[in-house]
Amino acid sequence: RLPYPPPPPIPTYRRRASSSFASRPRRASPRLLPVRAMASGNPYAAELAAAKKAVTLAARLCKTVQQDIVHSGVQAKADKSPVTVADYGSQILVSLALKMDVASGPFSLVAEEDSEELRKEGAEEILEEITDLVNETIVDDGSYNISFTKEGILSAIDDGKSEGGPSGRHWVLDPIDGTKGFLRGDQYAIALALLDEGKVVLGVLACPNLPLSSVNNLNGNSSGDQVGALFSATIGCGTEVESLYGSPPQKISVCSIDDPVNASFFESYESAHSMHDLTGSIAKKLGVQAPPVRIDSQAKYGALARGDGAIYLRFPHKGYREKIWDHAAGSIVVTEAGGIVTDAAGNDLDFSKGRFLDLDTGIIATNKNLMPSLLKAVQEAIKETNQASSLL
Ligand SMILES: Nc1ncnc2c1ncn2[C@@H]1O[C@H](COP(=O)(O)O)[C@@H](O)[C@H]1OP(=O)(O)O
Ligand SMILES: [Mg+2]
Repeated sequence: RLPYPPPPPIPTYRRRASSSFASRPRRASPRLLPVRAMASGNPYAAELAAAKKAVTLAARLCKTVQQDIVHSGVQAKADKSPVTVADYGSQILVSLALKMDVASGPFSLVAEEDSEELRKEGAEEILEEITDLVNETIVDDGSYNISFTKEGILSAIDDGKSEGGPSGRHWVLDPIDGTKGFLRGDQYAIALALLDEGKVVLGVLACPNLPLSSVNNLNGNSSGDQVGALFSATIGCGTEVESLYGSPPQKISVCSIDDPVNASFFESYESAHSMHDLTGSIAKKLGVQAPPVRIDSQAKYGALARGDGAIYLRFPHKGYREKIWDHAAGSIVVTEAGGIVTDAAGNDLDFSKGRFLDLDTGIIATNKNLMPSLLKAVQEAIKETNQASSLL
């Protein structure tokens, strides 16, 4: 196998002899299909195919690690290292797949992780874990005849240090969105988008634990429902969902509900990530009857895009700055399915300002029918909250 990146000083690839994770049976996984630009009229067809393949490969690695976490009970010990391994591993695989499969030219990736922590003393073991896990995933998949050295791993992670911005093309990646859900054995997503001249033109969301048909089957209502959904959207071409394990893509669209009484809403599982009291008062003002559906990660955007629910509310606590990788893929998945995504003041999200979004208070998403009344309820609820806190 050829070392990556070429030429390496000394290839350091070797099979894992032991692991801090529970040992797992090795099973052959189906090889991912090679990327081919389709004659589809989609100007980003090649990029879309590469993006889907990249997140599918990363999802394989994440699933392996999550199964190990759940089986070994690491979560109970609050040990963050397995999620760290999966985070870095996912980022490396996405970066590799994009560089191998997208037409040559300048490559810019804005991603959550960098290699600083891994270069510190004491990180050798975790670096070895990542190197082994990435190389094993590449061997299992069989698409790329390469093997990473530890130095190659560090430099591949640092491919993600781009600052993004308003000009040129930038890939935007959250290698594991929803790390809290990942550790709990719940929902998470690998979220990848492409910015072109400051606009999101493509987004893919791999959601390995999301039911393929509907989140209404999340609590075991439909035991036969397959999990593992891959959402994809390209500007002007709509949104599709397919199985992460291969199935024909299906066009999806947001629900058409126009009476909030019949609506349900999504929000963060973690109350530290979004103010559940504020979202509760928005829902009450609207007349929403159903209880909130709480799910980790951008899987919420995917679920909204196929009409599993009607509204998404996200109101982080004061001082939190939203990052572009937490919304770029999810927002185009919703807008191409006919929905609207704005900040709390009704402004479009602006992904052209670098690694952060610069926005007013919160993020909301729904269909076109409900947006005017949702915006009104949001603004009233925020005003009341502000008035109440100024009286304290
Ligand atoms: N204090 C916080 N407030 C809001 N969002 C947060 C906070 N801390 C982390 N996040 C981010 O919220 C996202 C998950 O949202 P949700 O709760 O809807 O699943 C993750 O990207 C997570 O970042 P990170 O990926 O760094 O953990
Ligand atoms: Mg995230």
